[in-house]
Amino acid sequence: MNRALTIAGSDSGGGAGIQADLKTFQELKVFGTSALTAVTAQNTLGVQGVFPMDAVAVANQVQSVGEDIGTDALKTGMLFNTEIIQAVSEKIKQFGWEKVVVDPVMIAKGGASLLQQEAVSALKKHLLPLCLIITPNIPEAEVLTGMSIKSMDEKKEAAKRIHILGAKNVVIKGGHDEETNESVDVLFDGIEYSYFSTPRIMTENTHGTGCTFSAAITAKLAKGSSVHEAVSVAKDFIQAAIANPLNIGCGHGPTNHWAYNLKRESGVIAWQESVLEK
Ligand SMILES: Nc1ncnc2c1ncn2[C@@H]1O[C@H](COP(=O)(O)OP(=O)(O)O)[C@@H](O)[C@H]1O
Ligand SMILES: Cc1ncc(COP(=O)(O)OP(=O)(O)O)c(N)n1
Repeated sequence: MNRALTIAGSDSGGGAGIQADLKTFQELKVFGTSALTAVTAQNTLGVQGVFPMDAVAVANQVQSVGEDIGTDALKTGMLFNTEIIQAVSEKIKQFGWEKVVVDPVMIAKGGASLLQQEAVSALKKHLLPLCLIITPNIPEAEVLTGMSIKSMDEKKEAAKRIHILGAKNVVIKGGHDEETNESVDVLFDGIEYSYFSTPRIMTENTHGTGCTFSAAITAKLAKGSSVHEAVSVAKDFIQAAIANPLNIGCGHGPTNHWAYNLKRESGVIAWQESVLEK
């Protein structure tokens, strides 16, 4: 059985964080394990409280998983502070894990901070060089590079700069490009750019899209997929999850983690245009 580990925060509302990750792992048929970095009191209306774990508690959880169950791939989500980033980076090095997906979670949709500002430099210094794939949204890519991203050329330049920081593959997600009809994710592997494009869905129910997308990449890597294939499946997974909302809560509702498999069973799955460019 392939295994995937998520090192992330808890979302009491069940749409993002560790809950979204484990649901995605389950749907993509990998055995999910977890190390909790923080508890958030959160629902579809926003984040009402953030309670970080002690870095030692995070390290202990990763140790418990690593020394017994092991993992074929892992993702990080909300890491909150420098101490937790350092502890997680040390554990990744200790176990020699290479299939590492970093979702550099910074700010929740409602504006709550899920990463302390002073921890950005630790993320860049300690975690980026260890990751196989990093998946920033546009505001996160702007913070990591210090540049503004308004056009596709700027997205490509930002991906290049993040690659230089040490991430082997960079996916800059298109969810925040709200004026475009397509949501285009750009993958840069150090040599080539690939574009994963799907029709933009007009909906309020996008809570946890980034978590779900990076968890789907992690699950596919755990099962032996290439980086390109993992991103492609994750894009289909999130498109199905956004297109079939559950209407839960009064604000930004969660996505539907069952939808990808339901669509596959009924034979309807490909919306995606994928283009490769040198
Ligand atoms: N309205 C939308 N329609 C289609 N795809 C979307 C939409 N919003 C986000 N996505 C997709 O969801 C994934 C997460 O993107 P994004 O929302 O930018 O991340 P985050 O949740 O980290 O802000 C990406 O694959 C992106 O293309
Ligand atoms: C506990 C926790 N982790 C991560 C997030 C951010 O999730 P994301 O997928 O970026 O979705 P939105 O916050 O943009 O809805 C979170 N909210 N909580």
